[in-house]
Amino acid sequence: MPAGIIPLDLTSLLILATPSIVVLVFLWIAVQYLTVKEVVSLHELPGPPGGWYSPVGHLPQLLDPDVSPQTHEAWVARYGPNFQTFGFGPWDRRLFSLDPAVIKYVLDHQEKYQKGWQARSYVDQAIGDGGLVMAEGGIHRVMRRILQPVFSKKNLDALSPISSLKARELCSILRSLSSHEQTVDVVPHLTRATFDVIGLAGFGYSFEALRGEEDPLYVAFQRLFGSISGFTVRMYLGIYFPWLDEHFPDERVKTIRESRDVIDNTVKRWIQERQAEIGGEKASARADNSPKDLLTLMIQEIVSTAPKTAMVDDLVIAQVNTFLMAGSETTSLTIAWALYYLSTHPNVQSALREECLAIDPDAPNAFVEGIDRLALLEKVVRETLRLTPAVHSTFRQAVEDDIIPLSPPAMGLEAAGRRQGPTGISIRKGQYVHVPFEGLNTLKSVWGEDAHEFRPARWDRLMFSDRDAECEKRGLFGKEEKGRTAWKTWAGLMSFSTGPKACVGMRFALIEIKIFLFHLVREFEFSCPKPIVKRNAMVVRPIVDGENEKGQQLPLLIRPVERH
Ligand code: HEM
Repeated sequence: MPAGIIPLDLTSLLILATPSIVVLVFLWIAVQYLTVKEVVSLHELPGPPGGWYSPVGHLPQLLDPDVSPQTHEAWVARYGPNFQTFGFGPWDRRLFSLDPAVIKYVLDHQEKYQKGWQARSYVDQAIGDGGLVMAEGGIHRVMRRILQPVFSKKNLDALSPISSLKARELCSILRSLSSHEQTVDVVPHLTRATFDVIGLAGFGYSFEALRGEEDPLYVAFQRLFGSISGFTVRMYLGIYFPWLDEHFPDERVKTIRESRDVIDNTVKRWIQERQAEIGGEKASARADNSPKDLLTLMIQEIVSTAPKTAMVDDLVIAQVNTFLMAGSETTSLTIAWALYYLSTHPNVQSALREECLAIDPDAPNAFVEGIDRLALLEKVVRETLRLTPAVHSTFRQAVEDDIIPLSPPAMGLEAAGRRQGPTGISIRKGQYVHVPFEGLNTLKSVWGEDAHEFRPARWDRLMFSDRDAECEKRGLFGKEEKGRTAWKTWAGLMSFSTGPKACVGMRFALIEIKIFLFHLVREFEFSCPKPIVKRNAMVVRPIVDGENEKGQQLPLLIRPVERH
């Protein structure tokens, strides 16, 4: 060993190097803290504890409307509006966002964010491939282009007398049940009524569900939709291993097959009849201005847009199933929730009755020139859909790696330990984004401290003056963007979603809801004798507090209005 060199063992080396290591670590932390990272990954975001070890993760707290408002508030206060949660297992890390910029970006970019394949295969198994709600990509673009004109204002206004007819029929049934004063569970009556409306307006078919007739087609639809409203382990296995359902069908799969037999045969017959009628009209060059049902319009559009489409029958069947599934309970339950809010706010109910009684329901154009212009009715409908959107939340799955831009300044990411927040979140293919419609509708930062209260008067200013500017300021309203289609939300709310997959039946629903409420409040006074809570099962349903096992119900005390 050369003279002057002191031999060092490992321990001495470590002791000598420790100050340098400490300085380096300190410098690294300082750099991390002081430099603004432009993009953070989903797993770097803060998030509530637990979740990863539960088979259903944080989903119950986020999806149960009875607790979700409190959950949102507590977690946003703690982690900011963008945080990570867990879905089905530790590998299912999800982005939960109450940041309007994030949600708008995700819903606008359908090519990057789509409904998860599991949900698609589950629903498509029952209603058929190509149904608009679950369709994505090319088939969605084609079907949407075909169906959009079917739901034009002109077509729907022409169908409004059908809603009036069914609303009056419902009133006469309720009157026979409550000649003086009676508690009536309004949900089954409303569900049957809206099914009838969509049967007649949509397909020219009279289910007569409101009268309680057991039409075989109605029964088939009820069985079909019942088969996709629950959740079992066997169902989950069927999604991942489709051959199980094919070779070893359980009761649910058998029900789907039996119901689809009845439905498919009937709808195929309708299609043939309509095609013959359309052919006949063309041959006689008849300019027919009478209102046509949506099915006839849909077939006309499909035949003229894609005459050689071999799958016309299958596509039409899938849309018929879709409209009945997407368009009946969403609407009936919104009417039910509006009646609930009116029952618990008697002053609003009386003022609305007064407003409605001033309109003659038998006047020509009663809807377009009367009911649709009633200011308080509009506010009540908006406030109901704000507080209780029938669809509580939705999900989108990234189909490729992406970076989602955040609202400037990046909201809440200081909680992740950074001085300034980043401008984007990087998300990997396959990861989910939770889109909380109800949560966005009730943001206190947007709607104020009384965001969770039913207060139709909040719309006084928003409805009539500077609406667009006001909504835009609130961050939810689509704006013209260079080179891109701008998507808007209805009334600055997320109840009908936004983007290319926003609700196509929105106007249909609004007409129907207004007409039913108009007739019902003119005829009856409603009050609510029992405490009601919300349950989310596909759509948000009312249940009596403590009577969970009885399922959805909204027993209201109904008293016929005395006319002098
Ligand atoms: C108050 C009533 C209604 C509400 C709150 C509602 C809400 C919604 C929402 C939030 C979506 C988007 C779902 C998602 O992205 O996961 C949607 C989609 C859809 N809704 Fe509605 N809806 C209502 C009534 C109707 C009616 C009456 C119809 C048909 C007659 C209808 C047909 C559809 C269809 C076909 C889609 C899929 C659109 C697409 O993916 O391009 N909805 N609805």
